[in-house]
Parts: sequence; C-alpha cells; structure tokens
Amino acid sequence: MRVPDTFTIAIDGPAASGKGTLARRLAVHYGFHHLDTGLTYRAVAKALLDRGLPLDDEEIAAGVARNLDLRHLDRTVLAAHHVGEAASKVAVMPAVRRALVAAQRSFAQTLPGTVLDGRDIGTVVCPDAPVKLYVIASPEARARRRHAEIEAGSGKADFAEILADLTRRDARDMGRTDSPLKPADDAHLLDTTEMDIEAAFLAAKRLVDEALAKRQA
Ligand SMILES: Nc1ncnc2c1ncn2[C@@H]1O[C@H](COP(=O)(O)OP(=O)(O)O)[C@@H](O)[C@H]1O
Ligand SMILES: Nc1ccn([C@@H]2O[C@H](COP(=O)(O)OP(=O)(O)O)[C@@H](O)[C@H]2O)c(=O)n1
Repeated sequence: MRVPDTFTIAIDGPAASGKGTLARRLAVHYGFHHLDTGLTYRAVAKALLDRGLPLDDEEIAAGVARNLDLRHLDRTVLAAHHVGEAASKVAVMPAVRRALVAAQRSFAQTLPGTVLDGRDIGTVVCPDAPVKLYVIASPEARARRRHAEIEAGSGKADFAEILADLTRRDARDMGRTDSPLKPADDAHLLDTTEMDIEAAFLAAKRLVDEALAKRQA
C-alpha cells in the first residue's frame, strides 16, 4: 500500500563518504524512518559466509535475499570490514538486487517520511524521490574515517589496506552492469572532504528544507 503523502530523502555515495551518518541525523531531525540499504546486502553476504556457502551462486544468494527481514538488521554485527567487501560481491547479482530492491521500495512507499541510503536509491529504488543527495569525499579522507572507526572499535587496522579495499570496492560498485553507483541526473552533489559531520548535516538540511517547502507550496 502506498501512503498518499510519502516523502523520501534518497542518499547515495561510495563507502565511508558519510552517507549513513547523514541519513541517521536527517531521520532524527525530521522524525523520518531510516533504512540503511547497505545493511541488506551485508546481511545476505554474512548469512552466506556464516553457512560456508559461496558468494557467487546467484540462486542461493537470491534465496537468502528473498527471506530477509528488514526489521532484524543488526548494524554492529554487520559493520565488519570483510562483510562490506563480501556484500559488494553479492550486490553484482541481478536476482539478489531484485529481491532487496522490492523490500526497500515497499519500505519507502508505505511509510510517510523516509530516508534511504545506499548506492542506487536515487537512480533505481526511489527515482521519484523529491530530494536526492550524492555524497562523496576523497578516497584518502574516506580511508582515514574508516581507519579511525575501526581503531576506535575492534582494534588495529592498516591504512594502506583500507584505502586499497575502498578503491577496489568503488571500482566494483561503479563498474557493475546492474544498478552501478552513479549520481542520479537530479541529485545534489555533496563533497564532504572538507566538511565535518555538523557542516555536512547543515548543507543537507538546507537542501531537504527547500524540497519540503516546494512540496508544501
Ligand atoms: N563529514 C564527516 N567528517 C568526518 N568524519 C565523518 C564525516 N561523516 C562521517 N564521518 C565518519 O566517517 C565514518 C564513515 O561514515 P559513514 O556514515 O558510516 O559512511 P558511509 O555510510 O558512507 O559508509 C564514521 O566513523 C563517521 O563517524
Ligand atoms: N543500495 C545499495 C547499498 C549497498 N550496496 C552494496 O553493498 C555494499 C556495502 O554497502 P554499505 O553501504 O554497507 O557500505 P559502506 O558504504 O557502509 O562501507 C556496497 O559496497 C555495495 O556493493 C549496493 O549495491 N546497493
């Protein structure tokens, strides 16, 4: 069922650009529901890894994707660096994407206010979203952020390895045939390389406020 007055904020961008942080802040600020769609791909990858199943069998992976419950996505368990890497491998498979996109769309279409972040929200999942943000930052800034995040949590991390992993994942996400990572034609570009979290939030809020005002006019 589609709620007549739905409003979706679509946020896309590469790994560690700050889209999740931004999405959570915006959701709290506007009282919207948030879906981190990266967690859905991570959950499929983790289920396969945990069961010792291959990451490149489309039928098996799609079966897992079709049975995924969006209400039970545990960010702490799914955040591990190697799960992100595995997620980008299952994310190239069209049958997996079809199953997950259907669930993500239904989230956006049945709740009045939503924020979704991922790689294809503005282009595929919610192409009619009234406001789309494409968040980027230099690879070095993103690797620094991920490195700091890992060191603050579980322990040691190698900066050069993280930078190499992010670069490889960018290439896989941008180079795949189905729903590659790219800005929607009507997306606002937000480069957070020189912005702290607060500055990025304020820049995004200004764009969302403009879209809300347009909707109400
Ligand atoms: N503008 C920013 N400046 C500095 N650090 C940031 C900024 N935005 C996010 N971070 C930090 O960078 C890390 C990755 O951010 P996250 O929102 O998880 O990125 P993404 O969802 O794009 O992978 C987190 O530790 C977060 O606190
Ligand atoms: N909408 C989405 C979200 C994630 N993904 C895939 O899932 C992987 C993990 O996404 P994520 O958003 O959790 O990754 P981070 O940016 O948090 O590192 C990405 O590298 C993509 O391959 C996707 O293909 N489409």
